[in-house]
Amino acid sequence: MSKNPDCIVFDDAAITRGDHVIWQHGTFSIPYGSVTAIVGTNGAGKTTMMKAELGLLPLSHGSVTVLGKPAGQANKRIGYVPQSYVSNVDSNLTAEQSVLLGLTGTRFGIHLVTREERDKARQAMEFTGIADKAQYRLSELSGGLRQRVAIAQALVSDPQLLMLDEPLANLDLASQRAAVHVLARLNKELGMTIQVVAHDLNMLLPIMTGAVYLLDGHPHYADMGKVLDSDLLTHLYGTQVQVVTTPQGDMFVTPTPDEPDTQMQDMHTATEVAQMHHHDHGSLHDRTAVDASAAGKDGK
Ligand SMILES: Nc1ncnc2c1ncn2[C@@H]1O[C@H](COP(=O)(O)OP(=O)(O)OP(=O)(O)O)[C@@H](O)[C@H]1O
Repeated sequence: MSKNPDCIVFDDAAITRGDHVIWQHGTFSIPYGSVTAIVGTNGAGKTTMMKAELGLLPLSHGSVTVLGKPAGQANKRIGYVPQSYVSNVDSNLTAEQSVLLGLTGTRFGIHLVTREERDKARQAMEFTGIADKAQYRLSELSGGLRQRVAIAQALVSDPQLLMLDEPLANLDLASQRAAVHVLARLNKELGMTIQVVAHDLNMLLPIMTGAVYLLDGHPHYADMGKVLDSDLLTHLYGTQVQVVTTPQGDMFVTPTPDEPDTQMQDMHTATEVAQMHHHDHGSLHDRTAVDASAAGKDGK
């Protein structure tokens, strides 16, 4: 296992909550150095997937290996920015205190912060461009700056893998750009493997190397060429989607014009979609109650 060149390896993994199968038959590998989006409609199990990778939720079948260890055993080498971190965090803390939590965890307040820890926090804040805000309380910072505090907190322990759950949600365009720029530098300059849950792929397209898409209750990994398939995305989002490439080479995923996106239903059969993305587990018998939540809902 430890010799595997891949950062994350799913082997016939499944998650069940109560008697509801969230997803199953997850068999794929994500390489080191990748930037991967986890995409799927609301409730498809994206957050569940990150929690499974962190060993926070038990699998009902199969295995998940992360950084060469069973899920949960390499968490010290993973930085995690949970969903809604920005609104849930104690806003009385200063930016620096929040970042230090990434090193000291629950020891904060009892434990004396060392000079080395303070230096690490400063480096992480410099990387995310918030060093000048170190002494500001979170309540005094905008959502975009808070998100960069959250990223700095996840980075401060020098993780090999950074996982962020909807880091761009509720940020304005400039703040989204700033956050994506930080992720791009972490990937390119530090070689960090990055995984991001995202509803809107557009901001991430320039840095993405692939995606895990949760389709019909099955997670799949595909590299960029395969992810940006209009038919596949249309099925994934349950609404007509097209991939547009501008003359400058920029790509966008957009609802198809002149068709009301609230009305359109995907017209692909499961067999067609299976052919598009090479279901290797194959049959329609796999379809579960998950289909109802995965299909026909807009991902926004
Ligand atoms: N604590 C829980 N107990 C039981 N079921 C849960 C629990 N948390 C989530 N679920 C169910 O698991 C499924 C997947 O939830 P998850 O939050 O992973 O989806 P998601 O793809 O991240 O959704 P969203 O886009 O809305 O954030 C949902 O059907 C949800 O109802």
